[in-house]
Amino acid sequence: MVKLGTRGSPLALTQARMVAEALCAAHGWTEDAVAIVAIKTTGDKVQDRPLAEIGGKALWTKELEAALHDGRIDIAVHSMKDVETWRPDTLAIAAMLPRADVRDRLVANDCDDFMCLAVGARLGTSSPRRAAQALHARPDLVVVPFRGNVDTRLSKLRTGEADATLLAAAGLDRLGRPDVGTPIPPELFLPAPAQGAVGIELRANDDVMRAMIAAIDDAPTSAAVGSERALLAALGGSCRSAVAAHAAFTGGIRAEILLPDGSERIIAARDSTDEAAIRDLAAELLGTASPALRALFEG
Ligand SMILES: NCc1[nH]cc(CCC(=O)O)c1CC(=O)O
Repeated sequence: MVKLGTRGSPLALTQARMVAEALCAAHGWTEDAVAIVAIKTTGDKVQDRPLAEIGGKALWTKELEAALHDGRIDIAVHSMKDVETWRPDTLAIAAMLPRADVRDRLVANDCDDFMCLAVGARLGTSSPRRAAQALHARPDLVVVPFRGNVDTRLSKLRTGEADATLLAAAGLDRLGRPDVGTPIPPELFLPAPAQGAVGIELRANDDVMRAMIAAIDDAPTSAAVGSERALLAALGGSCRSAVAAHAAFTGGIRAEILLPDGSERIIAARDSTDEAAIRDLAAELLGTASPALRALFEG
């Protein structure tokens, strides 16, 4: 039996089931061949403070990675967007499911166009990227912190804690909510690196599991997400930095970095995603940025 670890949020459990189903289909296993083990992460426990303040992305994965190390689980399923760029040598991302819609969707109580939000509208988001992109396009908006899983955020919107929010289309679609919100063109809101991708992590020395998992890898997704994560690594920075990047399946990558208040946005692109192109793209973004923006990526 394969023990599959996941966070316990509705989205995480849905993604875990997608991986379990893909494995069963690829190997002709019956449903009970994969056991789903839900593990609470620090990110799930601490709901009242912005992620960037309490320790960043590792809070979503630390407990799952500890469970991999001590054998409580054999594989861990993650939203790749939440996985830190730096990886210990003892673990590996062995496969990704086919990527979903990479766009953000605008969810607002009475508006379906970001540029038509009322002057001074309150935008609920705790994502430094979304906040910076929003303020870049609409400096009048007021950003209010907004954490919690997708359903929590939608109910906060209904009760008026904010006038609008931005959510990943991928998460809404996987939760069976394709009707919620309006997709925003990537020119306005370039997605986060790895948005819409689900990855499977295992112990780096587990060759048996690696071969099983390889059977469900979507190579174009792994390549595109690998390029976006390579750019993130080349830029440095932290979960407080506002970075967006999207590598198209047709090759090429577009990226932007922003000051948190949206007053500066640097955009650059390359036609190729080889190592030199990624390095070059990071150098161009940082080289064009003001000293204040560049400083957010140093040290
Ligand atoms: N930061 C939380 C998170 N991590 C992954 C997703 C959505 C699914 C995905 O992008 O793969 C979300 C919710 C959101 O940003 O709306």
